[in-house]
Amino acid sequence: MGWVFSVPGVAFSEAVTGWAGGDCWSDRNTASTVPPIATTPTAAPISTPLFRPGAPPGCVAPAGGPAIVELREVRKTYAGPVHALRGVDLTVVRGDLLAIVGPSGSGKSTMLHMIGTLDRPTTGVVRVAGHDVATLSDRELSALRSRHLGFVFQQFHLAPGVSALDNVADGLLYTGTNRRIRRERAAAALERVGLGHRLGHRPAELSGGEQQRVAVARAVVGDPPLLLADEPTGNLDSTAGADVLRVLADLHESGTTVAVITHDAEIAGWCPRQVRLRDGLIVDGHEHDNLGPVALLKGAGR
Ligand SMILES: Nc1ncnc2c1ncn2[C@@H]1O[C@H](COP(=O)(O)OP(=O)(O)OP(=O)(O)O)[C@@H](O)[C@H]1O
Repeated sequence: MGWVFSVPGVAFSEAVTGWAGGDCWSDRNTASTVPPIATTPTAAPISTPLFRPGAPPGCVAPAGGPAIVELREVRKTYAGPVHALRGVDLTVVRGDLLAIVGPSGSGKSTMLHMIGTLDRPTTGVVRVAGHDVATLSDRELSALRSRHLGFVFQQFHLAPGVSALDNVADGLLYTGTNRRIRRERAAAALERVGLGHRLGHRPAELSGGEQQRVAVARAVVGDPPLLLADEPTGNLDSTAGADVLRVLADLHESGTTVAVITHDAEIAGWCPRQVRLRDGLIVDGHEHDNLGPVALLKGAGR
């Protein structure tokens, strides 16, 4: 603990080791000075994901749009040593709705930290939107995160004493957008998650499910193409959890790529693609035929 990292609008004190991310708060104060990341990806174009012969099943991307995330032979070893990821290949394509599922300690959160560029791999390649993250400075990584990624965590990480509207609007602080526009976009994002009638409420005046939907609104207020949700229903009862999942399904239906980390097989079953982790390895990453998440979620918890 004690290390601080942030994603747009959110600050955390977390044990994310081996990662020099101390630029985060200075970015918050100098949003307009965050350097643009190179528009030309540093490696292979994202429309040509790399497939290795004999790669584990997680490497098999569903047919669809171009890759937004590529992990290649990614390993993460923590002090101990603990081999949290032992060589994983994963391609997330635009339009995916995938669950990353596995038992406690299998490496799910570590994988999310790799995909979300919140931590660096010990070895291997991580590409987001075609950019090899190893080639980016911390400030460029912050810019990459703010443009391409939204995060939702089990804990809601809302600022207490701050209205839902301003909690969400703060998700745009990095963009340099003026306050009026930030608040307009925040109101629209809260409308999308069904909280248009709760703009002025503070976190303490909202239920757990509503707080998590505020967190989802903050994650998507900048329209990131990829939303990463780490156990988003872990602190919620089944009804509130179903509301949050329905919101994620709606976002997916309207074009956002969504990756949900869960240890809950039922939640994973709602996703058309499941990436199963065990002991730091992907043991299954194929698409699964089902009715489609939205069809299932429409009825969930009602
Ligand atoms: N910062 C760290 N330092 C040392 N070991 C760590 C660290 N973070 C995770 N680990 C270890 O790495 C392994 C994978 O952890 P991870 O949190 O990725 O698993 P998980 O599947 O998300 O588990 P859970 O469902 O319990 O959250 C575990 O053995 C864990 O103890």
